[in-house]
Amino acid sequence: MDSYDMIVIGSGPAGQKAAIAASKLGHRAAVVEKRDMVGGVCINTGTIPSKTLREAVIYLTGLTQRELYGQSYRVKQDITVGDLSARTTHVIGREIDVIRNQLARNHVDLHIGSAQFQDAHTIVVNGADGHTTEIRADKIVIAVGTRPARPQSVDFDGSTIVDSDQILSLEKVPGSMVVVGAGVIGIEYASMFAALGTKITVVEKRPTMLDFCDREIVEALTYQLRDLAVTFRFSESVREVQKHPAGTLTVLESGKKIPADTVLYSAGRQGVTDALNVAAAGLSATDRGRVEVNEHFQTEVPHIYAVGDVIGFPALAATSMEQGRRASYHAFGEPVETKLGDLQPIGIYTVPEISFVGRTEEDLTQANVPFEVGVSRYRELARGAILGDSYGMLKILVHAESRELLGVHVFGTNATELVHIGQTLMGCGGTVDYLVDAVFNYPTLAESYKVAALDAVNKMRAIARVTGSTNGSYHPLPE
Ligand SMILES: Cc1cc2nc3c(=O)[nH]c(=O)nc-3n(C[C@H](O)[C@H](O)[C@H](O)COP(=O)(O)OP(=O)(O)OC[C@H]3O[C@@H](n4cnc5c(N)ncnc54)[C@H](O)[C@@H]3O)c2cc1C
Ligand SMILES: NC(=O)c1ccc[n+]([C@@H]2O[C@H](COP(=O)([O-])OP(=O)(O)OC[C@H]3O[C@@H](n4cnc5c(N)ncnc54)[C@H](O)[C@@H]3O)[C@@H](O)[C@H]2O)c1
Repeated sequence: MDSYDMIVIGSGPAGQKAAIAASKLGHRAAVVEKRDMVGGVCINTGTIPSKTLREAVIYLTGLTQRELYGQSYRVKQDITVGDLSARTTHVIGREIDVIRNQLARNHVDLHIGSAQFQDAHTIVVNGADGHTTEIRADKIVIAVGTRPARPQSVDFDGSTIVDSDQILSLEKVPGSMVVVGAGVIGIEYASMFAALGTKITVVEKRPTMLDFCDREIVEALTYQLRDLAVTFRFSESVREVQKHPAGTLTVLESGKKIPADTVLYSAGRQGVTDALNVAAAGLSATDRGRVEVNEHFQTEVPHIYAVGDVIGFPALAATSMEQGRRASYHAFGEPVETKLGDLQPIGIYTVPEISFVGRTEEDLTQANVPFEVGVSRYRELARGAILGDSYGMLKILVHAESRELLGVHVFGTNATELVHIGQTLMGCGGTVDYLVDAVFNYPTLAESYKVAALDAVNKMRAIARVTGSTNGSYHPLPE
């Protein structure tokens, strides 16, 4: 039986980084992964295919160029699934190759098959050919991720009623689609297909969507999506999805009936712990398949760690990678200087995209933290005009007394990249005054930070003038 210092179950972002960290620390590591799933959900069915599809949609529809070249501008008239999937297949293949190469050059053994606990130190790998192997390790990391939740009552057929895995293999771009669930997955795909010209209806049981985001930005997104003919049915639940020869019919609890070519069911995900036999290791999983961990990502059995989507929120590739690295460092006694704190950015790849870091206006108000808002609109930036993005905006939230940056919220072109400027400043405890004094390249979207900072400082100065206080004035950073 092969023996390792660490076995990692799952080769998604969390598992990869755990295994490579172990190897870099001088330990012998192995990864177990099912056939055709190297790279995890992230590479095969989740982040990478969806983001590549988005890029293909934006390019081929010419959507982002229409302010400049007119509403009828298209790069290609009849966009086929083939046009879209060519790019996705290419990127997935390339990314899998990168991951295999990284594991190999770090001497991480890759065992292909489905892992199952035999006991708290032994894993059985069930190969697709029926062959089984046993391997053991001092430390084990569970990084098995999630799969789409599929209610029994919905008859998924992979062609007209699909989940977020199956949507990638649709045979044609549907003329109409019902999206059930306005979570991140539902709303990203709704915006992509709306951009392709599919008539979208989003059904969401809550009264709003993307509750964790800035309200003003969600309103801006809602406006843009309505402009692409998306209909929202909030506070509505799906009673049943019927399949007929001429298409699908989604029946809501309120009695409404929505006909569509396709239904995308994207109402949450389930941890993939059912086949793992965690009980044999002295562990248990929740009814949503999640495993509970402490702040070091240790499960109730201390030498077994769990990281990534299988431990729940925030369930992002970015955080999963960092959890994997931290779990390995803890397992092998390597110190980590910082806590995995509040400064984790969120990026939502809708069309247009959203990104933020730090706190929202709503939660600062609830916590009675005094703050000022600074806004910059892309339509007033030279780069915004060059790009043809007139709706984009960047908003900073500044502490009214300490002048520290508390939150950054961006909507529009490059939002998911721009957010990191604010994240870095916040991580270093920077104030709005740094942004006021900084010189940014021109013409850039980064300049929006300076414009927003000046806006915030002008408002703070106006308050200071009225009250006669000094806090509206410049506070230099300590030397
Ligand atoms: C449509 C979609 C879009 C997304 N977009 C983004 C995005 O833009 N940005 C972002 O940060 N995140 C995004 N995410 C989330 C991101 O994909 C996940 O957070 C990330 O993949 C989680 O990584 P992980 O390592 O925990 O697990 P996964 O990537 O889910 O990988 C787990 C792996 O474990 C394997 N496995 C499971 N059970 C076993 C077993 N018994 N034996 C062996 N192997 C096993 C699975 O086959 C799988 O390959 C998206 C997700 C989806 C579904
Ligand atoms: N850009 C990104 O970072 C990104 C992109 C996609 C996915 N993800 C990750 O994947 C995770 C899962 O996303 P998700 O969108 O599947 O799940 P989710 O749980 O975030 O959203 C599901 C939504 O469906 C609604 N819903 C559930 N049942 C319903 C019903 N019967 N009728 C109508 N509405 C119903 C829920 O109220 C909820 O708003 C996210 O939490 C996120 O972390 C991240």
